[in-house]
Amino acid sequence: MTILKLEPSSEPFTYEQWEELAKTKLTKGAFDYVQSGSGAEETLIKNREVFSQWDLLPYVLTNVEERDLSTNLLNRKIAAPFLLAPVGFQTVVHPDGERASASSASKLNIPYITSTVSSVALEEVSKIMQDTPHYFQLYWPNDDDVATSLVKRAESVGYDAIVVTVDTPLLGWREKDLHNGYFPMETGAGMANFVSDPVFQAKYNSDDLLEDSELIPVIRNILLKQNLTWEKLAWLREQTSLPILLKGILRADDAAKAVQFGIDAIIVSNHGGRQLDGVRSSLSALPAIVEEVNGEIPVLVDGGIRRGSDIIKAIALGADAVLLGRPYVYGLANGEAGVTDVLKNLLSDLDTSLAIVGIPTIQMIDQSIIEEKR
Ligand SMILES: Cc1cc2nc3c(=O)[nH]c(=O)nc-3n(C[C@H](O)[C@H](O)[C@H](O)COP(=O)(O)O)c2cc1C
Ligand SMILES: O=C(O)C(=O)c1ccccc1
Repeated sequence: MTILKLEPSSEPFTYEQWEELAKTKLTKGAFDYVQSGSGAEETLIKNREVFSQWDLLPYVLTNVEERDLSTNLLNRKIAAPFLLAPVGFQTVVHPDGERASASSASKLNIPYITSTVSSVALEEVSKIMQDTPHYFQLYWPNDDDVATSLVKRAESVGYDAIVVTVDTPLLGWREKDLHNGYFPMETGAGMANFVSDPVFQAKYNSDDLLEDSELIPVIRNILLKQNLTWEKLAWLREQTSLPILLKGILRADDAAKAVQFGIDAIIVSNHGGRQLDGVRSSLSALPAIVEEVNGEIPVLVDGGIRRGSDIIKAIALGADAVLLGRPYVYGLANGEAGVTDVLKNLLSDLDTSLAIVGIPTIQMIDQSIIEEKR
């Protein structure tokens, strides 16, 4: 695949320009919901600042004529070491929502993670992804029957893994959303996986009398009142043969526990600074977790990844791959073409960065190319 884009690129081009575009296209409520973090946004800011605390140390005069951005994750080959993070409610950004994001990802062989609160039902997203790896992100609802049903549906249509988000027993204290009175659930954009769920319908809407809008409070009541514990996770482990990833780990001892519980991969994450403000930036949490896990399972990281050199830094610090959240969501403001622009530019940027750091393949990146800033 030729990914180098040599012609001058049309605008928006940079992350910052895409963010500006999204700001002009979305309502204030929707834009703030996507952009903001929780509390005073200290963690949101740290997620970015931490990247400049590390310096890259390129090798010169190595042969980088042939480069390879591809990598393996959970026994599947992927185009580059990044995945699209689970982001709910995407029709608030563009009417095509997840259809556009998944379609773009699948054409580029980039894995996609469908959110529990996606605007498009998980089966439809899976069909769009075809043979490209796709995972289902589970917010464990406070109803085990519904949770099990979601997992079984994902399994039966060919999802490759379940991503259990563990940093969200409740939604974070998001001051901009509270100020704006913007609650994405209330838009109705996050209920596709519930209204299409036979177990949910049988339990909560058995006479089929409730309108979608009347189901919103019902869904709200079972979602994010998480009664998920390590014990329950052990039970989930028994319910599915799919690989399970835990998303939202920041502590090395929790990472060790995940390995003990038979978890297949870890995503080091603070939910893009949207959950507890003041927690550690994800990149600075990474090295201790990588050391603890000691190669037993893959370690992924997300939060603040914006450019090719960010990806190289994360991999040099021991990540197997990274997730992108806001970058592709801002691209989605221009529909599928926007997502594709964002992803292709990132592929080109990563390819360029790899050449200049003097390492021809993702597999060959190691910690020798990174040092703490002096
Ligand atoms: C608008 C928005 C919605 C999100 N929805 C979910 C979700 O449904 N499930 C989840 O596990 N994480 C969710 N996240 C967190 C992302 O998966 C990811 O951890 C985060 O965006 C990464 O940080 P970044 O935006 O700086 O790349 C959401 C993030 C954003 C910005
Ligand atoms: O916005 C989020 O980060 C998110 O994950 C979410 C999940 C459920 C309801 C509202 C927001």
